[in-house]
Amino acid sequence: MNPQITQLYQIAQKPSRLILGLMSGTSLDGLDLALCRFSGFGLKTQVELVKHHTIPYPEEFKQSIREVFAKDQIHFPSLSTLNAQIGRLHAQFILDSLLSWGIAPKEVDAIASHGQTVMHRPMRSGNLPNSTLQIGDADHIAHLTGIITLSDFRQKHIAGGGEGAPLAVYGDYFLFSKKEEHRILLNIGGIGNFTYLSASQDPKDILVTDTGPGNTLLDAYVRQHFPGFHYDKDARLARQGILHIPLLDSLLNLPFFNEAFPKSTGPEYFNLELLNQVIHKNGYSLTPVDTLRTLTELTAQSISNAMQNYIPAIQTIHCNLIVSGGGSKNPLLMERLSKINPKMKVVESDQLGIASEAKEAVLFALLANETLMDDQVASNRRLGDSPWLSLGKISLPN
Ligand SMILES: Nc1ncnc2c1ncn2[C@@H]1O[C@H](COP(=O)(O)OP(=O)(O)OP(=O)(O)O)[C@@H](O)[C@H]1O
Ligand SMILES: CC(=O)N[C@H]1[C@@H]2OC[C@@H](O2)[C@@H](O)[C@@H]1O[C@H](C)C(=O)O
Repeated sequence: MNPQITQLYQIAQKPSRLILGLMSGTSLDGLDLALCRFSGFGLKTQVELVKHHTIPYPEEFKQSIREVFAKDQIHFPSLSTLNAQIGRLHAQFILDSLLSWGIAPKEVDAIASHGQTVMHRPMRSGNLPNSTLQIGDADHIAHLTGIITLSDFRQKHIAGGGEGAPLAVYGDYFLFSKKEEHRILLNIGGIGNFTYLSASQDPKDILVTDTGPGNTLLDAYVRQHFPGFHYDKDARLARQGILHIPLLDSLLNLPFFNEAFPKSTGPEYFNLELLNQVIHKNGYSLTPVDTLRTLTELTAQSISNAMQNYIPAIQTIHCNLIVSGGGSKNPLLMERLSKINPKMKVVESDQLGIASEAKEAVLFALLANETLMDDQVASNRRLGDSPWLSLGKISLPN
């Protein structure tokens, strides 16, 4: 028998496992690594975040990803090269991180790799299936690190009837649901998404959806209009601008916002081309800082509208809004969320005991833990609308 299969079997029998979660999001800033110790699975999951950090991507590497990222037309050989290149760079980042943390690769039971999303394609009409593509092949990671690697977690979600995103629901429910407390876990990354967890802890009551742009339009606009800047640090630019209500209304009327929940999206849809189309079609004229103020408002209002329209009980319950992702560091966005939702207590997710910036990398480590451990005995195999399946593929090192 292949000794690597025996190893997998042994990992699944251990009382606790060390799993390294990897996430690189749509802002293409770098790779988040979170080394986690897990015991249990499902609602009995216990996790300790042992180490975490982000390693920035070299500038020319970001540029190569941007050339294929969410594009209608690409240089196909570049995509093939990047698939291997990203896998190999991530393997190098893992080895460097473990060395700096004083942890030997053989101490790590598994790696959980999200990969780099280059295309996300939910289809809400017609006969084509939903699809999504994450690259950075995990065979490179497994072979170069010698560690069993799980990857490509979004495909089974689609096979089970989902759109491949958001996957945050699994981590949010297993780690952060709390009896007698209604919680909304909001992540503001490139795209915004939330998970609503009812105080009943009944998986049938869970709601999860993307809300629209988080930081993606803001970041892209800053890069285009303020050379040398990558994002609107502390909303210093947006605060100099004035809200342009007609532009805000036109953006809030885009078809995505009228589509039924749950839904997912990405920079394939929310990009500068779309913004420019709306501005030119309506003949709006506004300064760059006014545009940034308006885009910040779009993020705040589209998140708030989604919460109001998707969560039936929202008017009558007291709900804590727990915010993670880079957008939680944007003070103007956080101020606006509190103002628009006065009945909610808005807190940063660090207060849940997991550093906000590590939350998504921890999520993928948790998904790997589930795939290794879930005994599939729970009778209801859905969390709200999300299929509850063993997600991910397994790459063996040798
Ligand atoms: N101090 C700050 N002020 C304003 N915005 C900030 C601040 N810090 C971070 N951000 C925003 O957060 C972004 C990074 O967010 P994050 O790391 O969650 O993105 P991501 O991992 O690519 O997200 P996702 O994978 O969810 O798309 C920055 O590009 C910026 O827009
Ligand atoms: C396809 C894809 O990579 N989607 C990301 C992206 O970043 C935020 C939002 O869009 C979310 O839907 C998702 O990631 C998180 C981790 C998720 O699936 O929950």
